[in-house]
Amino acid sequence: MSSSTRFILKLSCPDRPGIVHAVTGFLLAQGGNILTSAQHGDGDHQRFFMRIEFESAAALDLESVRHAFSPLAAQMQMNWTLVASAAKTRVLLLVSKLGHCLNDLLFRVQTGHLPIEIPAIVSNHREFYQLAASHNIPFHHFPLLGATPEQKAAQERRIREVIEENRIDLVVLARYMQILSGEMCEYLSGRAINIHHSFLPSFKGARPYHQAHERGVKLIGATAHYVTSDLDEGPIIEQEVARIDHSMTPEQLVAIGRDTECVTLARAIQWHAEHRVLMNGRRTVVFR
Ligand SMILES: Nc1nc2c(c(=O)[nH]1)N[C@@H](CN(C=O)c1ccc(C(=O)N[C@@H](CCC(=O)O)C(=O)O)cc1)CN2
Repeated sequence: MSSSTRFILKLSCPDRPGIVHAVTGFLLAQGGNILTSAQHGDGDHQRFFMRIEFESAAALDLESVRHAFSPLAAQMQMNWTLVASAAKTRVLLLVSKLGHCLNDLLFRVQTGHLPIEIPAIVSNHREFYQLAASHNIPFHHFPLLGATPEQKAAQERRIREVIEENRIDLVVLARYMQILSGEMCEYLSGRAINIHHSFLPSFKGARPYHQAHERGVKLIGATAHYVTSDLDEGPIIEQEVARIDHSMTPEQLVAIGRDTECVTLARAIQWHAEHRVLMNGRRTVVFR
């Protein structure tokens, strides 16, 4: 039994009159006092989205409140989550050979600037073993060089074991340069975030900065999105851009992009961990 006094309710459902009235009435009946509330109606899809943070004078048992809310949620065909505000999201970081996002996230967590826990790090290379050790985080080296499809499937099964053993809530591809299989994407649906090093939908694929340089764009960017089996097509959570000019080499774009990637990924993880992001088909609703 876990008791708390502060909670976050996140929901989406077919739009209709009376949703806010019904939900806030339920919270009042539970002794809840609303601290923040945000909602959005999507006219295209006739769908309603809402996030409420509320507190209760007396500690409430989370499972009991979830149980009490279920009938109303079912009646309104809701997708919903109710969590304790203080509960930290358990994040598995995946990384390949570029460590700027990994290093940035570890520092943000170490300094209390990201409300997550990192029980483990997985990589298909050894580069960041010592960085992980310096943060006392277990590092799993699952190589893939020259891997056959069977070996790639086995490697993904090892990642799943780490996820299950560590009760992971969110997987973050922090410049993990391997394409996850359709099965893995299904298993991680809505709980895996990738940082793509371009302003999507421009410059998909593995070498976006060289594509950007070749095209002669004046802005480059980064995109944090949920991972789907369609490469670089997942619902976008956050994007950021940086100005460049004709004098810059691809290498200079890569250097500028490192900072943009770090900021974009950290924001996306923070908003996911604060239960501010809701799926809306191929898009997201983000109550920042
Ligand atoms: N199922 C998905 N898996 C991954 C996604 C995704 O959107 N869906 N994003 C990538 C990250 N990424 C771009 O952001 C990306 C990574 C790798 C490649 C690529 O072509 N990789 C080559 C191998 C590259 C190498 O070994 O260095 C390949 O897998 O054949 C494109 C885009 C992470 N996974």
